[in-house]
Amino acid sequence: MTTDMRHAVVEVLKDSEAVAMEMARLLIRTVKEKQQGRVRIALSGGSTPKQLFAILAQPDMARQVDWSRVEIFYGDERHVPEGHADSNHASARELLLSRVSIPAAQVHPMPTAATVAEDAASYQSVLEQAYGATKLEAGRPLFDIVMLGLGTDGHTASLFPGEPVLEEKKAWVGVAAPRTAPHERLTLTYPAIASSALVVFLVTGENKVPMLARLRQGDGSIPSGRIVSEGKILILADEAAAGELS
Ligand SMILES: O=C1O[C@H](COP(=O)(O)O)[C@@H](O)[C@H](O)[C@H]1O
Repeated sequence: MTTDMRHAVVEVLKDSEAVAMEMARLLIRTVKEKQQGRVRIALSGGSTPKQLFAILAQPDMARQVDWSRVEIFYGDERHVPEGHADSNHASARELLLSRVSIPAAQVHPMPTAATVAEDAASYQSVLEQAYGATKLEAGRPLFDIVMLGLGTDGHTASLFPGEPVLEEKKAWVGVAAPRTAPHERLTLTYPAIASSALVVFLVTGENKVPMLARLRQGDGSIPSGRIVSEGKILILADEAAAGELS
């Protein structure tokens, strides 16, 4: 079974805080319910997940997760030096990962010290090692959860309109040099995102209204509209982003 955007489940919540809280509960539940092995989660970047990170870092929430069973990956990263203000990992580390008891070896930032192509190849190896194979197998997802955001131009992860990486069919990690956003990027590709038990889009704010409407229709002319998962797809949106469709 694969799910495309037209078959995504949509949950509209009051505001961005309710979206972050729902996502936090979903993460807690996923770790509790998975009986064996590590829970592999790819985090989204940008501003939207910051509220989630802050909520999950609160002691009463953090203690509900067995962090020793969690492995953190990223859906995309800006190719900037470690600790840069625009780094997705720096933000997740500051707001969440440095505040919970996750073993350092289970946090896998996308590397940014070499060339963007070399760093993409290195991250491919990191993912292959975590997965235990160099080919994705149907029915054995690479990720338990892939979190995604939605750009006002319809991008998701760093799958930007017009980028060659949109056509990648084999590699799990690709590169992008968007003209409309700062920095070169590393990004998970469509095949890597599709190897997931659950994809969750977090979409908040009224500036996302037009793209969220197109995402819900599975509009393949925007990169986010072409996301599929071998598991389920959930959109958690706030009322502002859902607009009159809510
Ligand atoms: O550049 C990016 O943009 C999207 C959306 O970001 P947001 O600030 O509107 O939440 C994000 O999902 C992606 O990971 C990020 O690198």
